[in-house]
Amino acid sequence: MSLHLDTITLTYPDGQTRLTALDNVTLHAESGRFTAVIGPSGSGKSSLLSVAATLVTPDEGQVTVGGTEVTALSRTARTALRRDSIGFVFQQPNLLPALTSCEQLQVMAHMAGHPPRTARARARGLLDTVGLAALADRRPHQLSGGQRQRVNIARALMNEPPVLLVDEPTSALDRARGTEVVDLIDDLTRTRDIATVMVTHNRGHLQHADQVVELVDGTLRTPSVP
Ligand SMILES: Nc1ncnc2c1ncn2[C@@H]1O[C@H](COP(=O)(O)OP(=O)(O)OP(=O)(O)O)[C@@H](O)[C@H]1O
Repeated sequence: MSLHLDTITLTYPDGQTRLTALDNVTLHAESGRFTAVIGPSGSGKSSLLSVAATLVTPDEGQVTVGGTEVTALSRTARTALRRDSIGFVFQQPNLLPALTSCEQLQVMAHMAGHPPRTARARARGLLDTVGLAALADRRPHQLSGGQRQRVNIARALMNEPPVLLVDEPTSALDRARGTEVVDLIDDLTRTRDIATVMVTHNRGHLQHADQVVELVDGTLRTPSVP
C-alpha cells in the first residue's frame, strides 16, 4: 500500500488574494520505503503533510492512499481511512499524562473498535519492538524525551497503518536520541513495509532516505546534494 500525491495545489486566504502553499506537487511514497522532505521554513512542508494526512483538502490534485482516491470519499469514509491507514508522529509526542505507555497504545485500538485483550497484547509487543518493554506501565512524566517519542511511534503503529507521516520527530531531542529515533523509524518502515514520509530539517537524517525531495516556495524539487 502506498501514498500518492498527484498534481496537488493548495492555497490559503491571504487578505484579498490567496497564498499558494503547494504548487502542482507530485510525490509518490511506496511501501517499505523512506521518503524525506526537506525545505526552508514556510516552503510548504507542513501543508504537504496535512494534505497527505487527508486533514486538508487541496484546491486541485488527487491524494491516493493504498489505491483509494481520498478526495472522492465522504467525510466519514475519509475519517475511517485516516484512522485505519495513516499513522502520525509529530514533533511533540502529546501523550495523555494520566495513561501508562501501554494504555496510550490501547486507546488507539479502542478507537478503531478492536477487542481490548488483543489490543493489550499487541501494545506490549509494540512497546517491546521500540525497546520499551520494561517501561510499559510508566506514565509520560516517568519517561525521558526519547522514550516518550518511542511511545509516540509505537502508538502511531498500533492499528498497523500502511502509511506513516512524520513531522520533525527529533526537534525536541539531543543528537544521539534523535539519531536513535530516526534509526527506529527507518527500521520499522522496512520491517513492516510502511510507506513513510518524514519532514526534517536535519540533513544528517537523509542518509536513511530512499527518496529525498525538497520544497521551495511550494514547489517540489529533487535536491542535487542529499
Ligand atoms: N492556515 C494557514 N493560513 C494561511 N496561510 C498559511 C496557513 N498555513 C500555512 N500558511 C502559509 O503557507 C506557507 C507554507 O506554510 P507551511 O507551514 O506549510 O510551511 P513549512 O515548510 O512547514 O514551514 P515551517 O518549517 O516553518 O513549519 C507559508 O507561507 C505559511 O505562512
